[in-house]
Amino acid sequence: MQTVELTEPGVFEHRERDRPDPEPGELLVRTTHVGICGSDVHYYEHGRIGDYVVEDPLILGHESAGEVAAVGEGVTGFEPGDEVTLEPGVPCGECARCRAGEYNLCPDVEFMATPPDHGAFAEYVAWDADFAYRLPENVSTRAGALCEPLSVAIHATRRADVELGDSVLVSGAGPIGMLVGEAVRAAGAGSVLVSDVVGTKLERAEAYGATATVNVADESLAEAVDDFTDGEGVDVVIEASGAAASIESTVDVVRRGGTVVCIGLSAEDEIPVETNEIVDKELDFKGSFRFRNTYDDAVSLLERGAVDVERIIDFEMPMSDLTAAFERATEPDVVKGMVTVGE
Ligand SMILES: NC(=O)c1ccc[n+]([C@@H]2O[C@H](COP(=O)([O-])OP(=O)(O)OC[C@H]3O[C@@H](n4cnc5c(N)ncnc54)[C@H](O)[C@@H]3O)[C@@H](O)[C@H]2O)c1
Ligand SMILES: C[C@@H](O)[C@H](N)C(=O)O
Repeated sequence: MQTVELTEPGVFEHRERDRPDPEPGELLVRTTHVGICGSDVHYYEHGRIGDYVVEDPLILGHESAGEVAAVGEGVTGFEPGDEVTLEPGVPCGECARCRAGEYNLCPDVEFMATPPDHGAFAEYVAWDADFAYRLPENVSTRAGALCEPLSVAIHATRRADVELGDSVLVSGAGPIGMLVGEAVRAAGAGSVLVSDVVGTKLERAEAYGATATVNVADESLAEAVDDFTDGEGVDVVIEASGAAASIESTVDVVRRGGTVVCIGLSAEDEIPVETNEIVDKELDFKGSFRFRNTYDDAVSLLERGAVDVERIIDFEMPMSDLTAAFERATEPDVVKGMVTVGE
């Protein structure tokens, strides 16, 4: 089968590998769609993210969907031809965090496209059937692949305990921020203010249903939040930019007794956050890491048309042009690139 492998920063090689056989409990999936995530682009450009270093050729891509080609021994509930989306992390199932149900925090998780684990820019992937989800007829594999970033958004929305009518600031209008906007609206948020530094992304966020937007490159976030909430501060901030200035400001713009959830990962080693403000305002200040138990709900949201993930896709290119697709994905106004695999 055809794969595309990152051999060094900026270099993809197209290779032939043996098609995997599904092990007991696994499905063999013929990949059809893979979204390009910011972390894929980071590995492509730098060959590492923190301590995760690409030392051997690595197949990137972890936002994937396709068609079941074969069913491994002992697997029930799937048959060849079923369209599925794959949850990219398979936890150990035995550690304390897995046993507590917080399997996204498993230290031994096998996560696609995180060295040394390969991802989905390959014609076929063999994957644990417990982490495959059948797509209903009205959900395409193109949309199904985006259950992954939608899951990041659903998990953060749950961490934020968004309640009916809440005012929410979503900081960052990249793919994660855009889908957080969708997820908090689906959860009942009453109004959503989106911030970014790129005007075209904010225009898209508005077209996507944001109540208001603020370009923090030339407007004051604090003033925009004051206007938005009559000086109260927002009930919830979901930080999805990773920008230091944004992370620092979260505790200023949230209301007393409100909630801040950080998804964004910063390039800085340290960011000063006013801990006295967290105490004085009695804030819930939380992190949100990947996702757990989100895929069934992500598929259901798509099936019911409660969220639209395809609107964030800017372009679709074939895996045979993966280098060009990754170069295009780095353009500043691009939100999401989608790669098609196979014919
Ligand atoms: N916690 C997790 O599990 C998880 C999962 C996926 C992504 N992430 C992280 O979440 C963040 C968002 O992911 P993404 O793929 O959407 O990234 P992205 O880089 O595509 O989007 C970030 C957006 O933030 C905007 N931005 C920059 N400075 C800003 C500022 N001061 N205020 C507001 N917006 C600003 C950028 O213009 C961009 O549109 C990244 O830091 C990523 O690493 C975390
Ligand atoms: C969760 C996933 O989208 C993220 N890029 C990660 O590797 O953690």
